[in-house]
Formats: sequence, C-alpha cells, structure tokens
Amino acid sequence: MNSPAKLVIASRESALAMWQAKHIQARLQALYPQCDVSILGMTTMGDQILDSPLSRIGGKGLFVKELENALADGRADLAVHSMKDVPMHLPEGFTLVATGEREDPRDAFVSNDYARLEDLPAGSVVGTSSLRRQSQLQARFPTLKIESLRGNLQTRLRKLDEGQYAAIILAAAGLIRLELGHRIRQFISPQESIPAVGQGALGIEINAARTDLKTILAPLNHPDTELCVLAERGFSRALAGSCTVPLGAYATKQNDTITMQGFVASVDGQQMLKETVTGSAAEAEKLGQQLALQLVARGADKILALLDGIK
Ligand SMILES: NCc1[nH]cc(CCC(=O)O)c1CC(=O)O
Repeated sequence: MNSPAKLVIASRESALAMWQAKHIQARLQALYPQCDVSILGMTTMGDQILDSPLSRIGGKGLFVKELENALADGRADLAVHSMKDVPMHLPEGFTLVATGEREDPRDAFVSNDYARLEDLPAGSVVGTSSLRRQSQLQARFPTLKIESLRGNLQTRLRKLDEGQYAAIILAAAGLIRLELGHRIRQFISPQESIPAVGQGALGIEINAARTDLKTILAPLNHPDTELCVLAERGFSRALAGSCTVPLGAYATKQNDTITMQGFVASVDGQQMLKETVTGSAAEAEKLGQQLALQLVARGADKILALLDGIK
C-alpha cells in the first residue's frame, strides 16, 4: 500500500468524538508513518441545539451533516462517527468504508446515591432523552419518572452531580473511552436494556467519489463488528427506525453465526415486543430484516403506527 501524503479526519468537537478521532488518527499514523494525519474539529447542529430531545428536532442526521459537508468539499478525507449516530440512509454521495471494533455495547446506570437501578425509590427522577432507554426502563419500573437529558457526556454528568436526577443512563462505551468508567455503578445487561443499533462501534465515512481511500482505510475495519452492525442496521432500516422510535437491536457473532435480539415498544413501555433470530453471518442484513418481520408479525407495525400518530 502506497502511503497517502496527507489525511484529514473530520470530527465533532465533543470530548468523546475527539477521543474517537484521535484513536483513528493513531491507527492511521501507525499504518502510514509517512502520512500527515490531522483532525478537523467541527461543531454540528446536534451539538448546538441542546434544549429539545433529538427525536423532536430531526434526529441523527444533525450530528453528521456538517462533517459530510467537509467531505463533500474536500476539507476532510474521512469522518469518524459513533455508529449509533449515523442515520440508516446516508445522503447520496457518501459511504461507510469501515466499522471500528466495538467497545462495551451495554447501557450503564450512573448515580451518586444508588448502586443499582433496583434500589431507586418509586418516583425517582431518571435522566435520559433516549426513547429506547425510556421505554425499557418504564417497562421494568413503571413508577420511575423519566426526564430529558441532553448534551455531551460531561454535561450530562454535571447535571447529575448538580442533583437534577437520582440517576442517569449512559452508554458504557463513551464513559469507558473517556476514562470515566468509575462513574458506572451498574452495567445493565443487553437483555434488560437492548442497546441502540450500532452502540459502541465506530463508523468511518467518506465521499463515495474518493475510491482511492477504500483500500487505504480498509485496515480500520473490524469484520465481526461490521457484520453485527450490518444486521442491526438491517433491522432498524426495515422498521424505518430512527431515534424517534423506541427500538433497539443487539447482535453477536460466534464462528459464522449471528444471534440478534431486537425490540419495539411504546414510549411508556406498556407495549413491548421482543424477538431473537439466529442465522448465517453471510446474510447479516437479511437477518436484521427477518427480525423486523417477526416483530411486525406480532404487531410491531401497530405500535409504530401509534407512534407516528404522536409525532
Ligand atoms: N447519542 C450520543 C452518543 N453517541 C454515542 C454515544 C456513546 C458511545 C457509543 O455508543 O459509541 C453517545 C452517548 C450515550 O448514548 O451515552
């Protein structure tokens, strides 16, 4: 492989995004010691609008649009995203070239006063703006009060520490990457809080016209993670998923077999449909669609139609 002379990574400016960009920068630098690998930090709409839930202001695209503009006009060669924040359909002209190895995929319970979710007294206020986390929490603990919590990881932890919430739920991956793993009081199992599609995995996006970059960036891909995320995104895509719908899916791969759990729920968790599929990793995306169909067969489409009515 000929070393490229220069690579520019577009990244959001939050501490987690910068950690991820620097991680990819270090990997590229190790692969191509002669290459000048730099990071272009950018603020996105998703970072600026902090007072309304993402589900109301337009969803995941808000976090990637500015980075895509930089890819389109050549200011950057690649963008590093949390896969969780990447929309199910990329705009024309962009493509994902690599999926980075997954960090811990679980949701984490963070609190200053309580060691476990089960210890929260009835009526306790829990902070999360994720409909996926809200529905799964409410299904198990209907008396908890869920309140909106936006902002980057540091902001969310600060709001917890200021006493606005008895506890908050965050992705373990972000906390671990930022060396804040000690804030985690309890890891919530992927069965009890099915993670977001792509949670914990990194995605590398490029301008689709830049075919020269595909082989250069191929070593960043972690094939097992890629297949699991492909299956999860197949599920979400089949259900027209975004963060406006309480759904989640989590796939694991053993040998050539993928096992995946997925759910769709009403926001209050009163209606909750879960299914599991197992199948060949070679047909990862189809497996995701199959999981979606199994849920639709049990009435997931009615739950989704109901949610459509609310929006
Ligand atoms: N929606 C924001 C976001 N995007 C990715 C992560 C965490 C890291 C990851 O899942 O890769 C987070 C924070 C959170 O959900 O707590």
